[in-house]
Amino acid sequence: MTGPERAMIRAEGLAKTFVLHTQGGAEIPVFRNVSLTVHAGEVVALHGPSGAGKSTLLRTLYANYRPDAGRVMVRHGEAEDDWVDLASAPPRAALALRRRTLGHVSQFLRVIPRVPTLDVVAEPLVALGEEVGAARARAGALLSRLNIPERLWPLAPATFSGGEQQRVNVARGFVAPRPILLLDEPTASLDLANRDIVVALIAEACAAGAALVGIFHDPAVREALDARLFTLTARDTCS
Ligand SMILES: Nc1ncnc2c1ncn2[C@@H]1O[C@H](COP(=O)(O)OP(=O)(O)OP(=O)(O)O)[C@@H](O)[C@H]1O
Repeated sequence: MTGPERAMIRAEGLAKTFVLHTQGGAEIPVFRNVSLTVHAGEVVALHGPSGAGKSTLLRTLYANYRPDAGRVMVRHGEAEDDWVDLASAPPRAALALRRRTLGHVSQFLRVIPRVPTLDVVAEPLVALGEEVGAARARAGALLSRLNIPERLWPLAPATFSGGEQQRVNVARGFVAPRPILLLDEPTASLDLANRDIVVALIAEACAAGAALVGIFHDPAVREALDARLFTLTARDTCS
């Protein structure tokens, strides 16, 4: 079953306060009691003023940050009751979940140095057991679509421009079809033509039944994706 009625990721009562141990234990409360459900075939845009906690929430959904309270329930598997709490899952379970179920496109590319771009993009498919040649073919098709010229494919992306690195990152995020995708400003460094290509990729994943949560500062992107806004306000923050 796909469609807006099938919940895919469910944040329940999340709270996060940063404690700066190197600065006298100063506390930075970011949010509390945040609950959010995202369904298959839906795009949710995290919204709110700078500093409201959008990036922190997205990273908490990906288990880069551990919340102080609450759960991040992720549908992992086909059975109706196959849910995992990513916030408390042991590292191996979290890795398996990220490989198959929960993709993430960060704003900046972080990859092992000297690996050719084509393999950087193909890697998530290979990790899922895809044959290397087929994975590279799919990676190449995505890189072409994202206007990364073929002469750059054998090179490591470390020296690429900001916009090129972002498109490599997007290609890596979309190469393996994953039912849930988290997107951190995936069009921030792109020109309009490439922005529209990324918007089309997101819309296609959504139409195929993925649940997407993202930060999109560009209102035109939110509109094009018909995104539901999830607003973080002072209400959600501790004072
Ligand atoms: N790793 C961290 N350590 C300590 N404080 C942090 C950390 N990350 C974020 N913060 C603090 O948490 C608050 C929320 O930051 P966050 O980056 O989530 O906001 P945002 O809504 O994404 O902002 P922007 O739109 O400006 O990117 C800020 O006050 C920030 O200083």
